[in-house]
Amino acid sequence: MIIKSADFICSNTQISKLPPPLKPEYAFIGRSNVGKSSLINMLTQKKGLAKTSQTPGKTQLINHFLVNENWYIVDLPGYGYARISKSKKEDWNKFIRTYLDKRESLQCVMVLIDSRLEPQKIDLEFCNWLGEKGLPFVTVFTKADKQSSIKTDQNIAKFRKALLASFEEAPQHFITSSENLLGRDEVLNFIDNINQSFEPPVFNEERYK
Ligand SMILES: Nc1nc2c(ncn2[C@@H]2O[C@H](COP(=O)(O)OP(=O)(O)OP(=O)(O)O)[C@@H](O)[C@H]2O)c(=O)[nH]1
Ligand SMILES: [Mg+2]
Repeated sequence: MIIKSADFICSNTQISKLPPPLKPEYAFIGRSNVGKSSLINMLTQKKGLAKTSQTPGKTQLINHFLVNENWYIVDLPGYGYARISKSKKEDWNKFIRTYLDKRESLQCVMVLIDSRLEPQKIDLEFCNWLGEKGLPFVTVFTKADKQSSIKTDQNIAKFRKALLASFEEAPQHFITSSENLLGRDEVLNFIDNINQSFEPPVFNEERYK
């Protein structure tokens, strides 16, 4: 897919204020600092489109970006950031889980996982929750430039094996680096394929008032 345009549309804390669910949408989610915003900038080749930071907890809202005037990338706040208060964590849970569970036009949840780490409980739990809800998801292993491909492959194999405790098959996965464009074509082709068969869901206007 060739990216002709990528534009920031809105930031939200309320589901009711999201754009109408008439275009295919892909949510990027994962632990704080895993590289969600960087990956969005890498995919769109637009530096600074999504705000990145070395400090975890940068993205705090549901951010919609419209690509090629045809589909949405959604940048979400990270989970598992130790330094936010318990009540804020609960807010995160409620708000993001409601968004994921209720968004009619959400085509796939892109779960970002740091390829340098051994399987993390919080990532596995989140994947299991998506599975329980029947939400389609793929795993995207980030920051692959930071270590050898052998190490990356080992960590991915362990993560996929751990998922097999709950899933018959591990979901599709991608290996990416926002530093060197690794995985860009693969992720964009995956999205393009789904976009081709998208049919807008019945729009329940009441929920967006
Ligand atoms: N080397 C390398 N660094 C990366 C990569 N992706 C992200 N980073 C760095 O990791 C840090 C966090 O990146 P962000 O994209 O802000 O992470 P995030 O997941 O959006 O973080 P929150 O919004 O805080 O949850 C930044 O310092 C990035 O430069 C990558 O592929 N390779
Ligand atoms: Mg971010």
